[in-house]
Amino acid sequence: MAEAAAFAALWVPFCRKHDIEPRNPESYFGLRRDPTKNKRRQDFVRDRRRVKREYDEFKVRVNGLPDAIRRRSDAFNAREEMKQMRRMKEAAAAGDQDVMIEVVKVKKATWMADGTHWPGTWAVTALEHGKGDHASILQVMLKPAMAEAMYGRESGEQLGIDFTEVDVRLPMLVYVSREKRPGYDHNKKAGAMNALVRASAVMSNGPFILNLDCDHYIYNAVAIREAMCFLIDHGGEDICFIQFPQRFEGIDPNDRYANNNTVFFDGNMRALDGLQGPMYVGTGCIFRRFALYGFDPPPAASNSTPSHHPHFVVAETDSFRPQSFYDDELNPSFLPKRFGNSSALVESIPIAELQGRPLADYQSSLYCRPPGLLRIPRPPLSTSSISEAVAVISCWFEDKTEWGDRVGWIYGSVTEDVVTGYRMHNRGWRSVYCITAGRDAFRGSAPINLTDRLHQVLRWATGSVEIFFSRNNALLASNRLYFLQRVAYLNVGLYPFTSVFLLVYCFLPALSLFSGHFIVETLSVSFLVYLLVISITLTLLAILEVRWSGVGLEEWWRNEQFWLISGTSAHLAAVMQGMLKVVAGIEISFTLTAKSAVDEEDDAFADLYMVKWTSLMIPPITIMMVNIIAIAVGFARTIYSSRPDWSKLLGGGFFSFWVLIHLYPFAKGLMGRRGKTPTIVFVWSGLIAITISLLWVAISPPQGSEAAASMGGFQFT
Ligand SMILES: O=c1ccn([C@@H]2O[C@H](COP(=O)(O)OP(=O)(O)O[C@H]3O[C@H](CO)[C@@H](O)[C@H](O)[C@H]3O)[C@@H](O)[C@H]2O)c(=O)[nH]1
Ligand SMILES: [Mn+2]
Repeated sequence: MAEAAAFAALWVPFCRKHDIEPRNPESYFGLRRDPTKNKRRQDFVRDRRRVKREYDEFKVRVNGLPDAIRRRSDAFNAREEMKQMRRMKEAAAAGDQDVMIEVVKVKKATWMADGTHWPGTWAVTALEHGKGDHASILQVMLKPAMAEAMYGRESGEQLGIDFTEVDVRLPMLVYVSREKRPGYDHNKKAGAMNALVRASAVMSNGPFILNLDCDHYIYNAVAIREAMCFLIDHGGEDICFIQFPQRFEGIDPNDRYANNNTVFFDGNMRALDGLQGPMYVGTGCIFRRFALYGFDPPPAASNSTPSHHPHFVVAETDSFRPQSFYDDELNPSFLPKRFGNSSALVESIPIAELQGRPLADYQSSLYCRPPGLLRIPRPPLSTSSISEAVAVISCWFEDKTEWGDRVGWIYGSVTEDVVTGYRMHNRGWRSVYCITAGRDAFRGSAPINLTDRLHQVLRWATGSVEIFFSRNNALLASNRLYFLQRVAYLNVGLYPFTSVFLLVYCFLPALSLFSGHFIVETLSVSFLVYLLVISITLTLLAILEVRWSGVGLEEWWRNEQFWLISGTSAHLAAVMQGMLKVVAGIEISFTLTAKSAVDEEDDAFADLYMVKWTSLMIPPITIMMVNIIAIAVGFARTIYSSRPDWSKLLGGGFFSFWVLIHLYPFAKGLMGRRGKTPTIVFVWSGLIAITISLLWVAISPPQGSEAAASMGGFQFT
């Protein structure tokens, strides 16, 4: 972190000077296109070369850190040991028995450059210095900047870069690691977010908060400004967050397992934008801090005339702080009970409320922020606010408060994001979906391996089942949740259950081939009409998704395929897991989504071809096998039959084939790298299929379709 903060002093002014995008040096320097495109300043090439060189050196230094830290720690530890020895010798000389008897072993610590012990996890695990057992750590890596622009002649001087006209200020940067103790439930990401919200409330109290996963980065430097336009605009006071679509890098060009999730991000989420707003999907989201605190939204500006809301009458004398809708709720004597025992935190809340309001303009003077309020210079960071921030990230701070329950990120779900957003919508807040033109706002990485992908979907689906069986079920929502939004949230909790029906659909065609009966006894008019209506509805939905949301046809098809793959594996498992939790109280663990290792030189997508066994694969494999065998059986029967009924074979075969082509990416995933495993898999499955079909023919020789019909155990009428 210290290295990164130091490099930022060069990198950030460079980006400002030359309008660099993206502002992640690794992806910027990795761009394949011509870096000089649209660059007109004469010194660009020289600056870029110098910054690139610094960046490479920075990377090498970071690579060397584990070694450097170990060497430093060894040296410090050895010195400590020496000191100890000397003390022992002295004690022995003085004849002090107690010290002699005490077998002194110096505890191996990890040392920081300034000669102090690193408070977190030590290289050699020790008491109070292990994973899940250490004190709060809070390090101000970059101090808050001054209020006025600072032009940096000196900053670039030793590198020969001219920053005379560039604002070289950097934002405050703080490293936070909350206290962890065995025996405490730390509530994973939600708990981490809440600690961050409190620490930042005490240290900077920015009225808006950007939340990014550790595997995402900013790809468009002006995206945040776009979000601000919604949040501080007149009429935007009841917006709780601005969600950006999740976009991914390092996914195979075919997007075999629909990792891009385009139908969700460009279809569903955009559609929700027309209702009460998109769901919160955990990353790439800018919150209004005050909305995170569990308050109701202010009444919409359009109907907040003074006559309707007596709260809004602005007292002439109170010109700085307009009367608040929240005056009752923000009574300092109630707040500690909800937010915990920190006066600094409690005092920051009304300020966040005021600063988060829309800017005053000529239309709305009632619920607004006075002009210039955010430009008032902040007091410099004091030691007392730092120690207060350390206090609010201790692991007992949330005891007997409403953090995680009503305030902040909500606990108790593996999809804390959906629940957190739902709670806000349920209070009547709106959200906005912001698709930035031209450049994606943020980018991240996704699992490209079949197994990891299935586990990811399993976690999401499990979260959904949990939501369905919890008080966050949309059926129990308040009447502030719009009707259609409620339907959408209901769908979020319900979709894993469709896997049960999907499973039936996948076996039906095979059943019909085995039994020699088509799904219906005869192709009646009513059956065909049903089929037609369903097909047309599905086609219309597909057209809507493809045409309106601009999802490519191939991407759309990948989504369809993966819907069936995940439906028959992960969703099914999630339903069972969820039931287990509800019925037997067995907990579900959060497995972190594995990230693909992009920098493997020989093959960028090596991870894609890795086959890692998981029991989630059993149902789709079974479906595939059964359908292949069924086609073989049906075919054999028809050939050997005295009166072959080809239309039945065609009917059953078509639906079987339909199931199989959905599972094609799954089959490919099982085979690993092309050319290695597939032959053996093909041989075996072929052999098994032929054996079983011959067996079938031998056991029940076809006696013509009429006889077979009377024998069949299944009647679909
Ligand atoms: O114990 C934990 C686990 C996760 N994280 C964070 O949570 C993020 C999401 O985890 P990841 O393994 O990347 O899961 P994904 O499936 O990629 O994440 C999606 O789904 C999660 C909910 O299941 C959301 O929290 C994420 O924001 C959303 O991007 C990580 O980046 C971490 O920043 C923690 O802080 N603590
Ligand atoms: Mn992720």
